[in-house]
Amino acid sequence: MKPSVVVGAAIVRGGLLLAQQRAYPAEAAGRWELPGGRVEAGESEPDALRRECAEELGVAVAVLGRVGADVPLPGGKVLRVFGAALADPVAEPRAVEHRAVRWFAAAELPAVDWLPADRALVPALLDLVSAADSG
Ligand SMILES: Nc1nc2c([nH]c(=O)n2[C@H]2C[C@H](O)[C@@H](COP(=O)(O)OP(=O)(O)OP(=O)(O)O)O2)c(=O)[nH]1
Repeated sequence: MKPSVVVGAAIVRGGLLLAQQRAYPAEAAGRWELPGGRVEAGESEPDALRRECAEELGVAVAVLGRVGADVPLPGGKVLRVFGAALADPVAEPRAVEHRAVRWFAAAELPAVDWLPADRALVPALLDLVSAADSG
């Protein structure tokens, strides 16, 4: 059986990466992750990402290419991350379901208290943000 996929969005603007801080469950509360969530039956991965960003952040995004490799999650799921851009470049994402959202500079990414799966993606996220910075 194919593993079920949790999609994550690496949204970059002006050389900064957007992350969100979980409010629950207790063991994840206060830790940071990328916007996203489970792909539902019959939904494409980009559709799931657009839906989750609208639900969680109140913004529309354009989905770009893959970032990093799949990261295994507990329960046989995988975390699959895509680059993304705000459809409206001056929109302000807000924490609808989360404790907070924040834009991080590349230099801050290693010290963020990421969920374990997201921690594995920090090198790929650094590459992405640095490339955006110099371009
Ligand atoms: N969205 C998201 N989930 C992540 C990341 N890293 C990570 O380990 N996860 C885990 C946390 C959750 O166990 C699972 C995603 O579930 P979720 O609660 O965000 O997604 P969902 O909207 O489909 O869930 P549900 O509450 O509707 O059941 O993946 C990440 O960067 N983004």
